[in-house]
Amino acid sequence: MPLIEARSLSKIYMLGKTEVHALNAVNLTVEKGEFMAIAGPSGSGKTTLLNILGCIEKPTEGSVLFDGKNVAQLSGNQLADFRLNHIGFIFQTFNLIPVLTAIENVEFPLLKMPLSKRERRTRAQEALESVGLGGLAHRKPDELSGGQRQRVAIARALVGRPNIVLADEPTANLDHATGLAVLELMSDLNSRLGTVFVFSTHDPKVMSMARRVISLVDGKIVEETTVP
Ligand SMILES: Nc1ncnc2c1ncn2[C@@H]1O[C@H](COP(=O)(O)OP(=O)(O)OP(=O)(O)O)[C@@H](O)[C@H]1O
Repeated sequence: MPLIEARSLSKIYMLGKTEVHALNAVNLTVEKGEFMAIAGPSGSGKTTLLNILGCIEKPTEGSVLFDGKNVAQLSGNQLADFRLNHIGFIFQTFNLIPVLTAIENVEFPLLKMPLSKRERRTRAQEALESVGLGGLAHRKPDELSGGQRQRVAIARALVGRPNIVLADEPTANLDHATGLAVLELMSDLNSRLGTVFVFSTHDPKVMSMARRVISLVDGKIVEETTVP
């Protein structure tokens, strides 16, 4: 069974009285173990698709099956729990909490889980070590480089041991070399832990690291390439 099966997704936003068709009948299957990219020009629907796959937004039409289960049937609270336990998010602007240290940022999603303080600390420290930042646990975000901040965000996305991490342009605010290093880390975590990564990008070099690329134009999938 695939991890995610998105069927005939459409999303219409209302902008005043104008309908904006952000996604048009998109079908997408994400298999377990995948490392895939969503490419496409600005406004093509990449963020909308990631947000729907991540159960942050609801489609206007169509459905998302996660491990065979239709997420539309979950209540608000069930959905929040479901996201907490199954999905990690990484954002282009890192979205770390400035007053918290790296380890406190990573620990943050675990506060909603039934874990002891000690278990939370241990898991957060392990997640930081898995991204090579074990020694910088007590630095605050403004004491870290952009690449290090994004690594903290990756650790935070992974700490709940999700099945999938969705990353919306994770390299957009990093210089080219740092962006590639962050992608290499994600690829390595995908191989080691089996966590699925789906990331959006404009950058052809970043795209070329994915094992499957789908291209969106005007809310439709126009091309799909798989690295053999
Ligand atoms: N909340 C909203 N209200 C109205 N229109 C929206 C809203 N969010 C997105 N859109 C529109 O939907 C379309 C798809 O937007 P989306 O953010 O998914 O594209 P994108 O490919 O991620 O773009 P970018 O690469 O610039 O981030 C765009 O035309 C955008 O203007």
